[in-house]
Amino acid sequence: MNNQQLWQRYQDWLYYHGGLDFYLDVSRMGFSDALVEDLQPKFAKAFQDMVALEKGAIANPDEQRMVGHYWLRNPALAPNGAIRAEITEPLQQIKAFAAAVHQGTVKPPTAPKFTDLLAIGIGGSALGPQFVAQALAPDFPPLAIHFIDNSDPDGIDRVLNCLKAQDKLKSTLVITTSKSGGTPEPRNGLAETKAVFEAQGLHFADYAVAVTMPGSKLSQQAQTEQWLQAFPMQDWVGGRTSELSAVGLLPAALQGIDIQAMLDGAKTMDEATRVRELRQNPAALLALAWYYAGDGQGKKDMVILPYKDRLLLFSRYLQQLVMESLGKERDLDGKVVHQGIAVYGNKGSTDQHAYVQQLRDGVPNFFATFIEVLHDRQGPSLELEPGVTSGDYLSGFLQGTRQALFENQRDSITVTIPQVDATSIGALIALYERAVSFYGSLVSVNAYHQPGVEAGKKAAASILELQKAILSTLQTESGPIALEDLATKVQAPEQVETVYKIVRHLAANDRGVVLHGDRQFPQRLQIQWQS
Ligand SMILES: O=P(O)(O)OC[C@H]1O[C@](O)(CO)[C@@H](O)[C@@H]1O
Repeated sequence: MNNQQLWQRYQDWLYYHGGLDFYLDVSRMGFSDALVEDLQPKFAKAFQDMVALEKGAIANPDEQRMVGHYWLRNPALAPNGAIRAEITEPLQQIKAFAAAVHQGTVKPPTAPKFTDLLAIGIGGSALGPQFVAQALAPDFPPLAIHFIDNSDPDGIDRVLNCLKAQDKLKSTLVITTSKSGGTPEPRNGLAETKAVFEAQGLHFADYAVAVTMPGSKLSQQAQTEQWLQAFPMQDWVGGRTSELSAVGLLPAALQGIDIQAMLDGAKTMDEATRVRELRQNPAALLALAWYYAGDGQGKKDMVILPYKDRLLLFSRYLQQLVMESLGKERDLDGKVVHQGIAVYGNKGSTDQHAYVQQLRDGVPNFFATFIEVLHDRQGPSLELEPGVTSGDYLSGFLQGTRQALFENQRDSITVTIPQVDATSIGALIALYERAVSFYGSLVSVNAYHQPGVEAGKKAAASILELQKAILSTLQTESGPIALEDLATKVQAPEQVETVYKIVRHLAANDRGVVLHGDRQFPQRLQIQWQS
């Protein structure tokens, strides 16, 4: 295609939403009109699936759950009054709680106000809040946010030591978020945080808030220990689509982010993505582009390139949303399909000096998504050269990379928003949530469960059980014992490698286990308990 034809294709396929001042350009994805025609029946089904889902169908059949994240920003759509109340009441509580914390009516015992916020959670209970904090938190927020999103002891120490060193523990509000209330990582982060508070003579309950499903272990703990407050998570909201529930709204409100504008932006985008006409529906256009790129089988990776520092964490956020939703072994009929789309990216133009070389010249196994932000900054810009600002450079780099990729037959999508604000972030979240829903329908997978994650969790639990057996066996031994004998004694003779890795880790952490022998020959190691 020559430039004139490309310009025409741009105009033919351009989607623009006036209310949001939002553009979607799929013209640099090389799909044909014939493919669009072929996919019409699949899209008709996807639109129908969406209507059913929004009406309260069991869209997650494996878990027998409704899928209601779209109701969060328009409770009037909820299938009944009880569900409506499950949305509106917590929202009011969140707004009231944040206002009370800001005013100092909810305050820590020995400081006039809470100054910091420690958010403990993982997966959907962390990635949305992290993305939104990076994108929208004011430079000097009323509460500065910190995260514990792993079971990494050193990571936990860094966060807590920093707060301690600045004498801020006594004015830190701790939100523990876990939908299930039983995920090990947040449970560990919470237990470690609580221990540090108590060691400082701070009564943890006076600082603690929970976001979890009513009745969960976490909710029971919050109740028994009389935490400041507990906010409910709804059964029908999945972790990866929970940013616009209490999970994301509570930390956002506490940081002074306009949560109503986020909800309104999402609601407006939801309306736009309810239109049952492919060309008039930006989420359907995205799903079409993804389908074309990977042949409906995820053959190409999605590289997210936002040209704005504030959007750095968007790709991490999308990684879970897309990959946990679409990465499935079986389709809805039980057939093995191994579906999914891999997502990665950081930000432009920074990535131009990292991996864009490969994108331009190397393996053509991806398609790019440029996220463009029209408004450069608050206030005027310095002219670095006559008529040229830093923002002009950034914009030029985006256009240049899009062009350079296209010249080498690398497809790209461009999403353009006017500025990074609460409305546009809400709209972006809603856009991708819906695109994932549509794509799930196109390739016929359950986009709302995550059976694969359970396998890893179960394996980890059995390894910890094995560790307990190893420790108690070693303590009864009078001297060193060979690795294989140890494995046999703990009734895991076929798991010598696992036993070896457990004892090596224990030995590295002064846990009473000593290894004798040459580390180059693990099978010859002797293991000994030394209390
Ligand atoms: O909020 P929870 O229940 O602690 O779960 C955290 C995350 O773990 C998963 O269940 C599996 O990784 C995610 O779907 C979820 O976001």
